[in-house]
Amino acid sequence: MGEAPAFLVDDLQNEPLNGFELKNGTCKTATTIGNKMYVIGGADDGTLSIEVQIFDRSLGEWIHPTVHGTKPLSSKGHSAVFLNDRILILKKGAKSDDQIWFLEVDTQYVRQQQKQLGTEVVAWSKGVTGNAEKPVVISGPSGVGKGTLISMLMKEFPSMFGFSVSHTTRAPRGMEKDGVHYHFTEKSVMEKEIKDGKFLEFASVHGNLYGTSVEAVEVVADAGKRCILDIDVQGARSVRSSSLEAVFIFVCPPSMEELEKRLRDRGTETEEQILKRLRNAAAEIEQGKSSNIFDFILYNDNLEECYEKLKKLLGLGGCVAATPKSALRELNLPLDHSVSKIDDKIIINCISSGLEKESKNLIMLDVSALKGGAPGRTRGLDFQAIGSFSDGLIGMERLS
Ligand SMILES: Nc1nc2c(ncn2[C@@H]2O[C@H](COP(=O)(O)OP(=O)(O)O)[C@@H](O)[C@H]2O)c(=O)[nH]1
Ligand SMILES: Nc1ncnc2c1ncn2[C@@H]1O[C@H](COP(=O)(O)OP(=O)(O)O)[C@@H](O)[C@H]1O
Repeated sequence: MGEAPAFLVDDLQNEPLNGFELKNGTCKTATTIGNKMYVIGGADDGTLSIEVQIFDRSLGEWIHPTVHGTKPLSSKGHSAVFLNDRILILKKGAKSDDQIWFLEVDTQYVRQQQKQLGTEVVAWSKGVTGNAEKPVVISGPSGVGKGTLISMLMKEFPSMFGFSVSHTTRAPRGMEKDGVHYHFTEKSVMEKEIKDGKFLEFASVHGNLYGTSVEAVEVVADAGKRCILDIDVQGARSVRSSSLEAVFIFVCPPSMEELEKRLRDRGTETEEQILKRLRNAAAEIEQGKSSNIFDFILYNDNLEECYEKLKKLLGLGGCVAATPKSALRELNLPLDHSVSKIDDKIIINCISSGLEKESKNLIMLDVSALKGGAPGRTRGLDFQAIGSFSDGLIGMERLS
């Protein structure tokens, strides 16, 4: 709870309409949902940083919520549209990959977090166009061949898949690069970041801390790629119970003898580490096979055969175009635009003034098939140009 920013009181007493900019020159919008008014926009310090405050109208009090997720970069203005459990934010004059955001106010993730923290929570999630496929979680005991299979997939389909680079407190192996294979980090730093809510999941594995940051998954989604996570069974369980929808695959060795041989032949671990990994392998295989976490179990006996099966279950069997199903599309919303909503369709009226005449473009944003969301990106946005008016309707053009 906190004090009301004084200059807003007048604006609030006038009951601004949902999504309307408050007339104080600071690019704020107010959206009322039940008893709560979400005031979103330019901070009072003139930086135009996008902040969120909630005015509880029944109590007449301001609430400063816990804000999860990476917030949008500062903006010259935005439109706000309420959609059931989240507020759609369309940033004015922003770059094409930074225009559409969602402030989740009552999604499953937000409700979970509110229960856990006992505070008011809202969460930012950036919108990405198209329908990038669900992330893929791959688990299995050390030495089974997860890394080898993932490398093969990334090499054959470089523009389709992106690897979620985990954080770990273990030391790098000879060929491993910081930021590529892992973000190698100090335990105290990682523990602080976990406390700050920066991780989607984390676990202690073979005596070290490993974790997937929200950012690691967001970076891949922002590139329009399908995210691959190489994480242990505990991590897979955490992701399974989170709101991140994914396909879960467990990789099994043909035998414990073969697993030991692969681990020893790899030559990256000390004898003590090998024995620890083998001891943990039996329990991991047991959990992988018996729990309800995994959708598919793959036996990695013959590598080529296993890789073919992996491709098949990811829908990559036969002839596949090596392009992402969802590429980022160009869409530039000018500073001057207005927004209206008809069911699940958002109509954006863009006005641009040329040298001689003013032209208007109508763009339809379909939000009927949103997927994902915080923590991570919101997928499934679909754009369509539905008309251009300079001297009459010119035509229809599909952008996605
Ligand atoms: N929970 C979790 N496990 C991870 C993460 N990154 C890697 N792991 C798992 O940690 C274990 C050890 O990984 P690593 O040290 O690279 O050894 P390797 O499996 O023998 O190659 C493997 O089971 C990985 O799947 C992560 O971000 N979260
Ligand atoms: N099907 C297979 N047959 C034989 N060796 C394999 C097979 N799959 C992987 N390997 C080898 O086993 C070792 C461990 O594989 P790796 O991908 O590092 O496992 P993980 O990432 O699961 O720890 C590597 O040396 C790799 O070349």
